[in-house]
Amino acid sequence: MLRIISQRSEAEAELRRICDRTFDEEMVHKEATVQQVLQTVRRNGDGALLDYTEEFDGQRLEVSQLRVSALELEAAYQQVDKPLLDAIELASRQIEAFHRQRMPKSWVHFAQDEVVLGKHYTPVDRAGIYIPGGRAAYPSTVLMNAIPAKVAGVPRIVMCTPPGTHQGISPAVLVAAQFAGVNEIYRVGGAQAIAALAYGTQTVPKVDLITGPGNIYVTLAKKMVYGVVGIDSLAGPSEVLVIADREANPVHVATDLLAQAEHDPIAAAILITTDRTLAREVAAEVDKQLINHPRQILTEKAIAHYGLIVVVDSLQEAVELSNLFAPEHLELEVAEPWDLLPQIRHAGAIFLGYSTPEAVGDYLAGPNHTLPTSGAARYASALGVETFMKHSSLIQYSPTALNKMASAIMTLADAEGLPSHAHSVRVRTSSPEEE
Ligand SMILES: NC(=O)c1ccc[n+]([C@@H]2O[C@H](COP(=O)([O-])OP(=O)(O)OC[C@H]3O[C@@H](n4cnc5c(N)ncnc54)[C@H](O)[C@@H]3O)[C@@H](O)[C@H]2O)c1
Ligand SMILES: N[C@H](CO)Cc1c[nH]c[nH+]1
Ligand SMILES: [Zn+2]
Repeated sequence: MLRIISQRSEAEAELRRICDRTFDEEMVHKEATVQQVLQTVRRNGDGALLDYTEEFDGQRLEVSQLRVSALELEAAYQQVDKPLLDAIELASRQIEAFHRQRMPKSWVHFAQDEVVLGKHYTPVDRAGIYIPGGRAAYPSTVLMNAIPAKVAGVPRIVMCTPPGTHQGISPAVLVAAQFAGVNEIYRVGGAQAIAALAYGTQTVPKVDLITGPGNIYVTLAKKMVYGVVGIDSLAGPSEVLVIADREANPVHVATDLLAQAEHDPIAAAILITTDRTLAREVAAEVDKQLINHPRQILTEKAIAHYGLIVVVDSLQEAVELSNLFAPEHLELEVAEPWDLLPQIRHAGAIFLGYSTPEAVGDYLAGPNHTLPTSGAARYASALGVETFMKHSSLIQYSPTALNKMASAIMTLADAEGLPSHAHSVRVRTSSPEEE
């Protein structure tokens, strides 16, 4: 049964515990495992990938099987039925349309007389996208990562995903990858996949940027390779926080909580409501739906450890607690959701109103579902086209403009004790005798 609490200090402590759940005592052990995996892959390349795939995914592969072949890619199309193909196509269109609008544009600005300033945007050369595949197959995540990379103009998109069960990688994942323009796919998951993308192996190319969500091993590995490569954000185990008023439908709210809990045993599902009756109804409905849930064990674990209902006196209090948690997904199941928006300070994605389940955003609304978790929404945002791009600053000064600024630049350089900096301006602005 979902716990219901109403004391403010207890609610704050619980929300902090759930937010920090990926930094628990077991973390030291997991960090050590990931550290070891990264070092071994860096040293032994493909051999280490095969060993870890056997250890963590239960499959012994040959080196030649690491890369998904053209034949397998073609065969995948035969295994995906028409409605799924159509849904992938529709989702692709919507995701692409949204991300095209967000394409950053290079700009120049004539700041002062004879001074040009600006930004020049360029995509990374190689992006590695990680597509989770341990407990579920995620064709939607392929689209959410590869489409913005494509829109950004990344020339080489490399995808890694676990080898799947004995039946292999889900055909829907392979079809989505082809729709979205992924250039090559490798059958490797977990921290070993992140290591391969960061350092390169004999088979898997080293990339410049790694994006995509994953479980705790993937997320820790991304954190550790940051610097060797760029990363998007720490998009770890899923979370939803629902703020609901008395008009909210308890069956809808309960289902939305379960929709995130079913991702991972350390997924988080939180309801904050002003209505005690709704709180009780939602808790009962969650129990009811769990009885015949196809992912019962995993989902029950998430609900038991990281599920929570908080009853508050006002929506204002609900928002304060939500800001403290900084959820990956925030649902505003209230009569006037737009009125709450100005007070929301941290959330990866915000779903407004009673008829906007978070699943709309997971699949096809358009905005990205790769979002910061575990409080990272306090400083990070959804994956986007800009994630795959960087910008170079543009600066041009005419001789006249340089003359105008010379004295200030030389004064600053002298103050820093950097004579060549000052001299690089002096030689351009003074007459030859003065040099
Ligand atoms: N934040 C987001 O945007 C977002 C989107 C989709 C999914 N998700 C999250 O992604 C995650 C997917 O997790 P998953 O497990 O299904 O797939 P995954 O691909 O992330 O992880 C599976 C891999 O983990 C490795 N692994 C498993 N147990 C291990 C162990 N004991 N030691 C070392 N490595 C081990 C294996 O190599 C396996 O291939 C979930 O937490 C889900 O909530 C997040
Ligand atoms: N809710 C996940 C992000 O936390 C994304 C997803 C993909 N498929 C279903 N859900
Ligand atoms: Zn989801």
